[in-house]
Parts: sequence; C-alpha cells; structure tokens
Amino acid sequence: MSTTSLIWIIVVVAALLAVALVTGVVLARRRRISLTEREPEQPPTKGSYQAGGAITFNAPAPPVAKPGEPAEPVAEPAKPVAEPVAEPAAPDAGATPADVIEPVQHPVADRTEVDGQPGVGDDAAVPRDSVRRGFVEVDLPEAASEIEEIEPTSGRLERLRGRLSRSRSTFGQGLLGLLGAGDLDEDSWTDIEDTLLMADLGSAITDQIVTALREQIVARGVRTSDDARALLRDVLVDALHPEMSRTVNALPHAVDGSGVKPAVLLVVGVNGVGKTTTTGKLARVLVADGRTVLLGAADTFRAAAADQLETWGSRVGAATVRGAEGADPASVAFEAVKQGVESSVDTVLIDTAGRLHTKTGLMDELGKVKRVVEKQAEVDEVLLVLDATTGQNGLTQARVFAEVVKVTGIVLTKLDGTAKGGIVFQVQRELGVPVKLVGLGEGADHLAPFEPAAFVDALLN
Ligand SMILES: Nc1nc2c(ncn2[C@@H]2O[C@H](COP(=O)(O)OP(=O)(O)OP(=O)(O)O)[C@@H](O)[C@H]2O)c(=O)[nH]1
Repeated sequence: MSTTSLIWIIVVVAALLAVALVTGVVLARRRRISLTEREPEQPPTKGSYQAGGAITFNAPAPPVAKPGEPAEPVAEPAKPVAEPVAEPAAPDAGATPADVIEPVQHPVADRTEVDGQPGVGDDAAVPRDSVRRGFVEVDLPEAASEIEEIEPTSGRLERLRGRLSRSRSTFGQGLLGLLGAGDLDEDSWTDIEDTLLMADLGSAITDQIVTALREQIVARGVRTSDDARALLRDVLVDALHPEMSRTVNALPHAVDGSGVKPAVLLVVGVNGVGKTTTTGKLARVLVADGRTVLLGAADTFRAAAADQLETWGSRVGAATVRGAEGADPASVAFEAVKQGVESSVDTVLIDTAGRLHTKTGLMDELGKVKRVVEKQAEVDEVLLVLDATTGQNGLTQARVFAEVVKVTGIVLTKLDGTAKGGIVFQVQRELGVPVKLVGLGEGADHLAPFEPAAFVDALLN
C-alpha cells in the first residue's frame, strides 16, 4: 500500500470518528431531562379556613391564654365557627324552654322490645330477628407525615347532600310524588303514611306530619306541585325542632377560682357505630377552628381502637392519651383530662369503649368514667353516637345510654348508607335531645353539622 493510500485511509477514519462524536453529543443532549429547582411548597395556612354557619361551638369564656401569651379578648370576630352563642357553659343549665322537648315516656305496654326496658347493666333487648353485630375490624386511616388540610365545616351538609341520595329517592321523592299528584283520596294518605313509616319516622311523628299536611293543604289552598313541595318542606322542618340548639359544647371555660379549664367531651355508643371515627372527625373540626385538642383512648377493650384514634390525632397534630389493652377505661379518661388540664388544651375528646350495651355491668363502667372525669373537670358534652342504618335497634340503645349518662347531643352516623333518614326525626323525639352532627361517609371530613332546613332540602331536591 502506497503512502498516499495510507494517508487517505487515516483521513477517512478520522472524519468518521468526528461525525460519530458530534451525533452522540447531540443525541445525549436531547435525552437529558431538564431539572430546575422547585418552588418550596407553602404549608396550608390556618387563616384560610372559613367556617361561618358551620359546626358551632359554645364560647362561654375567653380562649385559654397559653403560658407566656396574652389573653385574647372575649369577642372573636375573626373566627366564624365560634358563632357567639348565648349559652351558659353547663349543658345541664344551658337549655332554654324553647330548646327542651319532653322526652317520650315508655309505658311497659308500649315498648317494642320483648323483655321490657333494659336497665343499667342489663343487656338491652333487641328484636329477636335482628342481625347481631359482631366484632368490627376496621382499616386504620393512613398515617400522615404532615398535618393535613381540613375542609371547612361551613356548608358541609349542602356539599355532602348527594350522600343522602338513598333517603332522597325513597323518602323525599316518594312523598313529593304522592303529595303533588293532585286530589288526595284516603288511599293516597295511607300511602303517604306508609312512606313515612318505612323511612323510620315512627308512628307518632308520622301521625303528627300527616295531620299537619292534611290541615294545611286545605288552609293554604295547595294547587301546584311547587305549593306541595313548599308545604312538605315547612312541615318536615318543623317536625325537626329547628329551635333546638345544636351548638357543641367544646370550648374551654372559666372555673371559679381555678382559671380556665378545657372542655371535656365524652363520645359514647355501642361498638361499631362510628365513635372513634366521629371523635377523629370532630378533632379535625376543632383543629381547623384553631383549637388545641387532646384525645383520650378510653376504648381499652380493643387495642386497635386506640391505634385508630392515635392515627386520627396524628393527622391533625393532636396528641392521644392511651392505656394498656384491657386497662380501666376510667383511669385512661382520668389521665387524659389530667394531661389536658396541665397542658392547657382547649378540648379533651374521650372515645369510650363500645361494648357497653351488650355486656352486663359495662354500662356502670360508663357512669364511672364520667364520675372520675368530673373529679377534675366538668363534662361539657356527652355525645351519643348512633348508627342510622340500625333503625329501631338504635333507639333501644339510645334509651339505655340515656339511663346511665345525661346525653346532651346525638351524632347520627352512616346516613349515607341508608334510605331511612327519617330516623333523625324519631331519635330526637325519643330522647328530647338534639341531633347535633351527622356522619355522611367514611372520609375524614364527612362529618356535618345537622341543620334541619338543609337536611330537608337535601331530601326533597
Ligand atoms: N358510611 C359510613 N361509614 C362510617 C361513618 N362513620 C363511621 N363509619 C365506619 O364505621 C366503621 C366503624 O367505625 P368506628 O369508628 O371504628 O366505630 P366504633 O364505634 O369506634 O367501634 P368500636 O371501636 O368497635 O367500639 C368504620 O368502618 C367507619 O369507617 C359514616 O358516617 N358513614
């Protein structure tokens, strides 16, 4: 091979290498992902929470002044949740004559249960054919690594109205169809009665509503379906006692000679009704309102219940006081209130054991929890949680609990899972105690203040 040929070969190889190098660089640049520094995320500000017309808490005293902080003025115009409510702190003394509806008396002959009214410590009698509720195992809510943002409670009932669709389609729409169908004969009135009974309004309230409808349909000269809707709305809202106070007594209050103490709430009810979930949801609402909350896991019967509560608390930055499995619930409740007082939190929420209804003697235990707590602080609210899907069974439970503790408010859960939303009417009548909150789903923010008008609108529209 001549020298010239060798030179040519070297030149060609060099040229090919150069082309390959340039192509490689271009391709590598194209494939590279462009990385830029992300703007740091802004943490959700509490100030963005607006909750006017939402779950209302009483404010009998200025909020707790934390050590080193100046006391805040009594009036809190910036906090829409804490609408000023002219209610004294003590729930026993808080009811105005308009708030009080007489609880229904139950002569033995009228009772639905076969064994007569259950007494304290007895098993509550349930209809023989009812399905027995077993142990409820629930998945723990996912633990959050940082404090969650909480949906405002304002307008929750409107936002969650779709969750009442089962009651709306059977009860609300059924009634509207019957009432707006023109001239009503006796058969139509019987159908209206049946619809009310099937929605679990109970015979007394059904009679009351039918009588009111019959009178007013003539008095108002109802002609169109719009007239019928307006009449039905008024009658149903009226039957829900809109004048009753639904304020949750959950704000700290002054105690003679010992400064300000946290509000203490007991959450009671049988197993599986949704006590722990409700306690967690309520803690969220309070935290969203700028309150400090301590949780007491006095459901020592089931270890997972304390885990469940602790997880709820961790999601909103609330600490949980718990005891060993099987520990005395009263001692856990005592410790929770003690710590709550010492750390000057605004509210202590105590989740109690749920097997009080069916195990002899356990109802007495609930009385003990209350007595022990009262050695340190007043119990401001006893919220009885009832599962709306259990119908008459729920009413039997309500009676038993009312014998042991002074129930001050009802939380009706699982209204999203039933067509029998009418239980709301009956349960208030049974106990003479207002439904204050309703559970409309398993979601963390699916707890709404109970507002009679919004509830009826959700059923009828
Ligand atoms: N659909 C629906 N489910 C709910 C509601 N409230 C609670 N639940 C569910 O009901 C189940 C039982 O709830 P818990 O809060 O564990 O009930 P509990 O009364 O504390 O039960 P125990 O700890 O066994 O006494 C869980 O699966 C909840 O997610 C509600 O409003 N709607």
